[in-house]
Amino acid sequence: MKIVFYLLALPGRVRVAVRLRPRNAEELVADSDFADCVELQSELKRLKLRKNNWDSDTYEFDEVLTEFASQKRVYEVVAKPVVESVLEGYNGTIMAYGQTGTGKTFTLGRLGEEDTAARGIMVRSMEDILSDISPENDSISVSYLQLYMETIQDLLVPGNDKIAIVEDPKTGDVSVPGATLVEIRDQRSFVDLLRLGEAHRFAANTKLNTESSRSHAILMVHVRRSVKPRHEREASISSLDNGTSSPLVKSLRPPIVRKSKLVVVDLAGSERIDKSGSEGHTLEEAKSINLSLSALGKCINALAENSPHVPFRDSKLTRLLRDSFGGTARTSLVITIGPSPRHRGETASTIMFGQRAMKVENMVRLKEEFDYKSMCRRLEIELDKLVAENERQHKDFEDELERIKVEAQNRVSEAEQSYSTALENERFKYQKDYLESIKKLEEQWMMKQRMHGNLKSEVQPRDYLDKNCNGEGPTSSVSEEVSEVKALLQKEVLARKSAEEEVKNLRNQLAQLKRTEATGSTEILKLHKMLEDETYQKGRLEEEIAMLRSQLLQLSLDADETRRSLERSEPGKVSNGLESFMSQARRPQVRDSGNGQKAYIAKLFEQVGLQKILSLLESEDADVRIHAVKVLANLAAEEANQQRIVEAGGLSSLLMLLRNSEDETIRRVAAGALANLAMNETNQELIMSQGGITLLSMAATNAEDPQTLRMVAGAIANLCGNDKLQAKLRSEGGIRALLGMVRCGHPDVLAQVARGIANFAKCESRAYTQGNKSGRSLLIEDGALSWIVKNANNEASPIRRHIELALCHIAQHEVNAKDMVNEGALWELVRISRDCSREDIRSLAHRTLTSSATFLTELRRLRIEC
Ligand SMILES: Nc1ncnc2c1ncn2[C@@H]1O[C@H](COP(=O)(O)OP(=O)(O)OP(=O)(O)O)[C@@H](O)[C@H]1O
Repeated sequence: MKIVFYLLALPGRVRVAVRLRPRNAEELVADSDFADCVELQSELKRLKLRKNNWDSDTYEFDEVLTEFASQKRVYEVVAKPVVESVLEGYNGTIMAYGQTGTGKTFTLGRLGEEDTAARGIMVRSMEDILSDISPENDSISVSYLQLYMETIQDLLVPGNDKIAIVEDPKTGDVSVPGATLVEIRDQRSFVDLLRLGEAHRFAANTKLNTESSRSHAILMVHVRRSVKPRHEREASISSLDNGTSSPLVKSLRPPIVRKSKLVVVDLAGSERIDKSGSEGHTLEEAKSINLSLSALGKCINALAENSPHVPFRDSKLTRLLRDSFGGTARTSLVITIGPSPRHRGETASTIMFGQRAMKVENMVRLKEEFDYKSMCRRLEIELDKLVAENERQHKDFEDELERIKVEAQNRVSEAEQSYSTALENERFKYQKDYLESIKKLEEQWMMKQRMHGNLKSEVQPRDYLDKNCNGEGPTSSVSEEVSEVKALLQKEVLARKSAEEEVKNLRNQLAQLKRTEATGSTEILKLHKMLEDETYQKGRLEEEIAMLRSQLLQLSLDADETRRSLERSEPGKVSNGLESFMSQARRPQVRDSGNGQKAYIAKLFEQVGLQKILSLLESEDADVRIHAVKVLANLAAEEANQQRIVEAGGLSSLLMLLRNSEDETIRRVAAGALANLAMNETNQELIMSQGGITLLSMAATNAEDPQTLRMVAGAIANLCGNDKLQAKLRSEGGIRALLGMVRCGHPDVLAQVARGIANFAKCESRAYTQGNKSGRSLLIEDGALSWIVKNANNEASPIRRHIELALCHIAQHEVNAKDMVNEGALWELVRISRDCSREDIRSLAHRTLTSSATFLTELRRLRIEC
C-alpha cells in the first residue's frame, strides 16, 4: 500500500519562450535580399511577425530569445525554474516545439563535449540536479524513450517494446512502468546514457527508414529525495516525539520521500503536419505525426478555452503529456523558429501554438509519500538482528543445557562409582570379618581338642565348625554375624537399587527438560505475564478489602463515639438506635456487599444525624476524620441525601478538607464526595461560587495518586457539563487542570479527562448554536486540541468515545475548522466518519465534514472522498 500526501497545490501557467535560430548558410545565401520574417524585442518580451513590408502582428511571450542568446541563458530562463521545482518535489516538463531545423535538439539535447558552452538543457539540468541532491539519501534514475508512429520505443534497451502508458486515476499522474530505468550517479554516466540513447534512436530511425524529426524523444528523470518527517521539521509538535521512542518504534515509523519527475520532450518537426504528403513521406507516417501533434494542438486549444472536454486520449503523445498540460506539473515550453521568410507559414503556426499554450493553467502539486520500501528494508535488518540475537540466546541456552547434562551425568557416574566402591569395600570387609571369625573358631576348636587330649578324634575342625554353625554353643554367635552380614548385604542391594532408580529418574528429568525446552520460554513469558496480572489484581483486591475493613471498623467506632457523645448530651434518647447500629455493624451481613453497607450508612444517617457526622470531620483524631469523610462521601453518593448534605454545610466542609487537609486519603475521599455532589446543577454552581474549581485545580496539580486524580478529574468533568459555568471554569484554570492530569497516564484518569472535555465541548457547541458564543473554542485556546487529536483513536474505548464526541462538537463550528486542519484533526474526523462503531457519532462526523467549507476544500485538496 502506498500512502501519498499532497502538501501544497499552486496554480501555475505554462511558461512559453520563443527562440530564434540564426540564419544558416543556405539562408544567408537564399534569403540575402530579404528581411527576416520576425523581429524580436527581447526587453519587451515581444515578437513581431511580418505580414508584409509595412505591416506586422505583435505577440508577447514569457521570454523572447534572440539568435544571440547563449545556451546558458536559454537554460536559465527556460529550464532552471522547472529544474528547481523538480528538486523541491514538484513534477516538471520542458518541451521544445517548432519546425524541423529550427533548433529543438540544439536547445535541448546538445552534449557540448567539445565546447562546454554549447551544452543543452538536458545536460545542464542533470548538472544542477546532481549538485543539489545528497548521494546517501537521494537517488536519480532516467528513462529515455522515442514515440514514433504511435509506438513507444525504449532508447536505452531497444528490444524492450512492452511499454504501456499508465495514468493514476486518483492523482492524474502519468507513468511508463515498462520503460528501462537507469540509476544515475554522476554526470559522466548520464552523458554516456544520452549518447547511447541517441545511437539507438539513430539505429531505430535507420531501420524504420525515417529521420529524427519524425519522432518525439522523451527523457524522463525521476528524482527521489528523503525528507524529514513533518513533525521533526515542525518543532512545535516536538512533544509527540521527545526522544523517548525506542529504536524499534522509530524503525516502525516509515521515512518520507518526495518523488518528482522531470520530463524533457523534443517534439517532431511541426511542419510535417502540413507538408508531410507533399514531401513524399508515407501516408501512415504523415498521419501518425499529424495525429500526435494535431492531438497536442487540440488539447492545448481545449485547455486554453477552458473547454470541459480535453481530448487527451486521442494519441499516445497527449496521454504521455497529460500531467504536463492542465495537470500537476510545472511546464515550460520553448518554441523554436527560423528567420527565413520562406517558412513564414510554419513560423506563424508555431507562434500561434505557443500563444495558446500560454493560456494553459496547471495546478502544480507537492507530494510526499511514506517510504514503506525502505522501512521494510530497515525492519528486515532489525528482524535479522533479532533473529541472530534469538539464535545466539538459543545457542547459549543449548550450551547451558549441555553443560548441566554433562554435569548431571558426571555426578551420576561419580555417585555410581562411589557407590560401587563403597559396596566393594563393605563386601570385602564382611568377607574379611567372616574369614577371621572362621579362623578364630578353628583356633578355639584346636585349643579345645588339645585341652581334652582328644586330638586323635575323628572329628575335624570343619565338622566342628559346621555343627556349631548349625546350632548351639559358640557357633551361634557366628551364625548371627553371618545373618547380620546378609542383612547388610541386602540393605546395600536395596540402596543400590534405589540409587539406580534415582539415576533413572534424573535421566528422565533431563529428557523431559529437553522436551519442554522448546515451549519453555514462551510458557515462562506467559506465566510471567499472568503472574504480573495476578499480582496487580491481588494488590487491588487487597487494597479494596483493607479499605472496606477499615471502613467497617471505623463505622463501629464512630457509632460508639457518636453514641457516647449523644448519651452525654441527650441521655437515653438515641442510645437504642446506636445500640442497634453497633450490633448491625458487627453483624456479618454488613460486610457482605456495598448495598448492605449503603443501607447501614443510610440508617446511621437517619438516626445519628448529619450534623454529628459533619462535626466528626473536625475531630482531633485523624482516623476519626478519615472515617467521617468516608461516611460523608458514601452519603453524597445517594442523590436523595445530597440536598441535605449541602444544606447542613457538608459542601463547605468538603471544600475545606480539600484545601486544608494534609492527608492524601482525606483529600481523595473529599474530592470523590465533591464529584458526587457536582452531578447536580445547583451544587455545581455552589461549588464554583465557593472557589471549588481553584481548589480542585490545586489538588490536580499536587496529587500523584491516580485514584485521587481520578476523583478530582471526575469532579471537574461534572462541572464542565454546566452551560452557565463555561467561562468561569475556564478562566479559573479548570481546562488546564484537566489537561495537566493526563501526565499520570492512568486510563481511569484519562477517561475522566476525556469526559470533561466532551462535556465542555458539548456545552460550547450549544452556546455557539444559541448565538451565545463566537470565536475559537476555549478548548483550542487552552491547547487541548493536540491532546484530543493524539487520543482520538485511543485503544481504551471510554477515552476514545468521549474524545470522538468532543472532536465532532468542536468541528461543528467553522471558526474552529482551520485549527483543526492544522492540528491534524481532519484525519481523525474522516476516520470517525468511516470507522466509529457508534452510528450517531459516525453520522455526526460525516455531517460535520460535509457542512464545513474549510473541511470540504481541504478534503478536495487531499483528494479524500467523504
Ligand atoms: N540557436 C542556434 N545557434 C546556432 N545554430 C543553431 C541554433 N539552433 C539550431 N542550430 C543549428 O541548426 C541545425 C538544426 O538544428 P536542430 O537539429 O537542433 O533542429 P531541430 O529543430 O531539432 O530539427 P529536427 O526537427 O529535424 O530534429 C543544426 O545544425 C544546429 O546546430
